Amino acid sequence: MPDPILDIRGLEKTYKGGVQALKGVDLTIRRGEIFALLGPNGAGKTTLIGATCGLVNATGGTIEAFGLDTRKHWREVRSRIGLVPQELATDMFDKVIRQIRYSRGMFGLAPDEARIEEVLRSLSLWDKRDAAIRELSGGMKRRVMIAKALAHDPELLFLDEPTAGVDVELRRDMWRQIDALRARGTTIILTTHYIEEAQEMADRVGVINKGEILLVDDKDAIMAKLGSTEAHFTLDSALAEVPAPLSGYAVHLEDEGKRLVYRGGDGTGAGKREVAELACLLVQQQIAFNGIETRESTLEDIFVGLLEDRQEVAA
Ligand SMILES: Nc1ncnc2c1ncn2[C@@H]1O[C@H](COP(=O)(O)OP(=O)(O)OP(=O)(O)O)[C@@H](O)[C@H]1O
Repeated sequence: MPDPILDIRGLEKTYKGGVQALKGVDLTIRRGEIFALLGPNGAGKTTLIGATCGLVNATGGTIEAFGLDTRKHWREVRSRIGLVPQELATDMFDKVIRQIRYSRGMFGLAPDEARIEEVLRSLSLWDKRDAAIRELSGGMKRRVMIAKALAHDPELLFLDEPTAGVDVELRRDMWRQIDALRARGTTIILTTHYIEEAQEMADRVGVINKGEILLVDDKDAIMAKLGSTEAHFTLDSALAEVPAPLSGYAVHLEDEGKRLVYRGGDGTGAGKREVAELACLLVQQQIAFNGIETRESTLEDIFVGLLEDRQEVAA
């Protein structure tokens, strides 16, 4: 991969109690992309972020950020990374603007009121700049955390569950902010439980489970490879079996023969085409139907399917 911004090789973390949170993770992040890391609770997402940001001591493997070994050059690496942690960690009694100034200063950067104003305005926080953080709503507090992480103009931004507990409107608003950051050239790694968020935002998606990366690919490629179409034809009269001309398709009967169900395709449109062909064949065979419901699989279906496959393999 040309010029990766982050290159993780064989990363391992075993916590003191013996929990193996990361089991040899390899992951390369491209400069300028939005990468969504998906995984169930306890999969190792926060540990992976912590190891990259120098908050967790890895027990094996290497991490290079900006071409630098993160252990040897931790100070420089950290100054070029922004982290929005899952938990709200800030002085709740302080004013918004003071905390943003403070975050910038922490990385040794000179004060820059114009930049701070820009960050606050971009997150619609300018009007709240003199409010005490504890007085803000949960969603606004989260924006303050993002503003803090942006105050030193990081090249690489980690967002750990950025929209957890945020209402739908604010979530969409945040997605726009994240998009604007990408437009500025910031590389973004986000972890999320909202798969819709990954589907909406990400260029590439990685799935992690029990400390292992199961899949990394372009979001569109994942949808194309693992996506599928499902169609339900509601028949006027029950069929005893699938008629021979339809047997070459991925169809079966449900509901005592009253519903013909198709499940197939690959997310590239092949499924929709086959559903259209099936409709024609049913008409040709004079099999009357009074409804077709079709549904394209979402990233969520694919994700749940992947984890289920793993459980079956492990069982
Ligand atoms: N400080 C710690 N000491 C011991 N075990 C830990 C510690 N932090 C995390 N773990 C364990 O490591 C595993 C991975 O946790 P991690 O927080 O990285 O997962 P996650 O994918 O971020 O989960 P979530 O989505 O719930 O935040 C879990 O089994 C967790 O209990």
